Amino acid sequence: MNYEDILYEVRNAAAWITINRPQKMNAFRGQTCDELIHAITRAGYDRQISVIVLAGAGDKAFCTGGDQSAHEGQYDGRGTIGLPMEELHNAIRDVPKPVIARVQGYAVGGGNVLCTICDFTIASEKAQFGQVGPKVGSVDPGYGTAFLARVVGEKKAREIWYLCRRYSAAEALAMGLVNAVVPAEQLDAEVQKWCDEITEKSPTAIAIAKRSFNMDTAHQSGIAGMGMYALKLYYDTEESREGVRAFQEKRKPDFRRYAK
Ligand SMILES: CC(C)(COP(=O)(O)OP(=O)(O)OC[C@H]1O[C@@H](n2cnc3c(N)ncnc32)[C@H](O)[C@@H]1OP(=O)(O)O)[C@@H](O)C(=O)NCCC(=O)NCCSC(=O)c1cc(O)c2ccccc2c1O
Repeated sequence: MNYEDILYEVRNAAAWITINRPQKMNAFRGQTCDELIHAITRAGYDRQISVIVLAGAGDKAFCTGGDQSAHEGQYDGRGTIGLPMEELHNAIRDVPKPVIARVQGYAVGGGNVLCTICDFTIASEKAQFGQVGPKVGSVDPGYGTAFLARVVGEKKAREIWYLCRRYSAAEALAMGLVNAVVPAEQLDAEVQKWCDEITEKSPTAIAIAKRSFNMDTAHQSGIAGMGMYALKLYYDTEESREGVRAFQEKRKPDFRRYAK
C-alpha cells in the first residue's frame, strides 16, 4: 500500500508511524485509518520490529480525532460510520508488540482514544488531552469510554466525557493516562529510550503479557462493534449534525432543543 496520510520509518528496531496531516491537526479521515491499520499490522508482524511508535506530524497536535471536514452524517471512508475505527483500535490491541503514543501537542477526541488504547503514552510538557464528543455531536461507544474508565477510573472517565475539558500533560500523568512527561526537546530521545529497553526484552514474553493484559477487557471489542451501529443512527440525527456544524462555523452548539 502507498501511504499518503501517514509516514512509516524504522529507527533501530522501532517502527515510527506518523499521522502526516498537520494542516488538519492530524485529524483522521477514512483513508488515514486504512493506512494506519496497514502500517500497524505490517510492523506488528515484522520480525525486525520490536515496538511501534504512533506519532503526529508537526508541533501542534498528536491527533484531533475524526476529520470534521470529511464528516457529513457519516465520514468519507468504509465501515459502519465511514471510518473503520473499531478495526484501527483492534489493530493496536491485537499486534503482539507494544504500541507507544508519542504526544507533543493536542490528543483530542479520537486522538485521545488512540492514546488510551496504546500500551504506553509518553508526552511533552506541552501536550493537552481531552474528549470533545458531546460538544461536537459524537461519542466513542467502545474503548474510548469503557476502557478509559479502566485506565483512569470511573469518576474521572465520566468527567472527561461529560465535561469535555482539556487536561495538561501533568494532569494526565496524575490520572494515569500518561506514563511519562518530558520537556518537548527531549520527547523523541525519551521515546527511543523506552523503545530500546523494550527491544532488549524477550519478544515472546512481551507478546504473551500483552495478550494477557488485553484478556480482561476483550469483550469491549464486541461492544464497540455493536456500538458503531448506534453511533451511525446518532450521526444521522439533527442533534449530531448540529455539533458538527457548530464546530465548522466556530460557534457554540445549541443542543437544548434535543433534551430527553
Ligand atoms: C484541537 C482543538 C482543541 C484546537 O483548538 P484551537 O482553538 O487551538 O484551534 P482551532 O479549533 O481553531 O483549530 C485550528 C484548525 O484546525 C482545524 N481542526 C482541528 N481539529 C480538527 C478536526 N478534528 N477535523 C478537522 N479540522 C480540525 C480547525 O478547524 C481549524 O482550522 P482553520 O482552517 O479554521 O484554521 C480544537 O480544534 C478541537 O477541539 N477540535 C475538535 C476536534 C473534533 O471535533 N474531533 C472529532 C471528535 S469525534 C472523534 O474523534 C471520533 C469520531 C468517531 O466517529 C468515532 C467512532 C468510534 C470511536 C471513536 C470515534 C471518535 O473519537
